[in-house]
Amino acid sequence: HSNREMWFQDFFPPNMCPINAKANTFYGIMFDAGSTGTRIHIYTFVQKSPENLPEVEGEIFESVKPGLSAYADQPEKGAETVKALLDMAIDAVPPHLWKKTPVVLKATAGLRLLSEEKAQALLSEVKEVFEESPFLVPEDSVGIMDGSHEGILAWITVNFLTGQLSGQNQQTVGILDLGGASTQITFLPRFEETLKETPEDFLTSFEMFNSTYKLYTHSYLGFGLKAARLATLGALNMEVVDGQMFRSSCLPKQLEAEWHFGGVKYQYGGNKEGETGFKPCYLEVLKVVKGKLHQPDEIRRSSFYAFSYYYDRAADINLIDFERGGVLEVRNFERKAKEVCDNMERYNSASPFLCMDLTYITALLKEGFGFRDNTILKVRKTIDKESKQHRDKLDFGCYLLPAAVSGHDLLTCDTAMDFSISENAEKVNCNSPGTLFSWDWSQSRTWTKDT
Ligand SMILES: O=c1[nH]cnc2c1ncn2[C@@H]1O[C@H](COP(=O)(O)OP(=O)(O)O)[C@@H](O)[C@H]1O
Ligand SMILES: [Ca+2]
Repeated sequence: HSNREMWFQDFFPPNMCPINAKANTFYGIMFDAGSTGTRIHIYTFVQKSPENLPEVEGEIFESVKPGLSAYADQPEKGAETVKALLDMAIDAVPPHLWKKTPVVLKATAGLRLLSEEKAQALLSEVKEVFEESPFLVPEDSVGIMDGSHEGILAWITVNFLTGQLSGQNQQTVGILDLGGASTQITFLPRFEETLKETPEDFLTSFEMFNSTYKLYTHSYLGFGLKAARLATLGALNMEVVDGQMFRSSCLPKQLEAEWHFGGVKYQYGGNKEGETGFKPCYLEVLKVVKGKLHQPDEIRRSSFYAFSYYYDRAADINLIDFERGGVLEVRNFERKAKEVCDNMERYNSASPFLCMDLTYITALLKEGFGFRDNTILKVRKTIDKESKQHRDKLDFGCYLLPAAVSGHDLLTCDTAMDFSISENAEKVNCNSPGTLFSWDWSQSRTWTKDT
């Protein structure tokens, strides 16, 4: 294990400092290359006076589908999708600041699932697009983010925005992120027991705001919602033969269709003659998750924030409010899964995968992670309501780019503009070049258990 991780530097290129106080507006461009889509965040920062820290003034966001991994065999075409988004930044950033505006792309599970060669080919085409642009291309500006960092950054974002990282009485919350290709679980263990029972590579410790956090975090590759569909169909990591049909009891009986994921075409359909419905579907999905995930005992008694596809699916079937999200128990997913799977004809206007997706989410939560039926999940697309009441306690602005990297919309303009970088963020100091947006995580390391 490397015990002095400096990975945060990738997200906080040193050259983001304005050169002088007059040039008080500056920009940063961040790409989140997810398995299902590529998203650009163009941030505007304003430094109102030299002694003040920069504030976030705005964000431009745009996204394209599919993600880079869909271009596994056409890396140049993949890079073109990035170029199209980057062209927006040409319009958004004033020409005299192009050279000082860093551009960074971090890819997540879609690229992790590809062969090293194919992933590298995509990344190097993207790097070329960056080099040909007028923007600043820091070293390591294009790469694949480590799964554990993905979980940690999401945890910091949520706990920062909900006001749990400042002041006394910190009651942090755990997070569940269900992407297309991987899923992350991250929480701060409260019991010594948990640390003892957990494999070492699931634990990371780091310093932040003069506190040491020892987090439990893990990213399960291949357990994102889209990857799980393939696994359920028995098609994940298969050499697909043309004309091969993958069938499942989780799909409408008469269905036959095709689907592209990670650059591969899959033909799939329902069990024409055989069974369909929740029971057989659950058994199928169970094979994908049972015994595959570490089950920390203490999560059974904690509540978690859940987003990405947890949110999307819950919102699709009106379990939660589309705008505000909602609070659910694990059993709510199960109930809806039963209703949808046992009445597929009634839901045939929705996605043909609705039954499979809800059943997978149920199985992942219960049999995968080991949550109880009554474990509380706060399901959200963005975090803003809670944060408002903590507004004056929020005094740290560095969350911005890491949150962008984590790929959640937790800090679009509405949210981001509620926060400004102020007093307490001493380490965010633009007067000494190279320190902006970096803070001392040099203590960050894989947790080593006392023996
Ligand atoms: O910027 C964002 N804001 C909100 N949700 C996002 C954002 N980016 C991705 N998501 C959510 O993440 C899920 C897709 O996961 P993604 O494509 O990032 O796969 P991955 O994390 O496995 O690479 C969807 O539920 C999508 O709505
Ligand atoms: Ca993601």
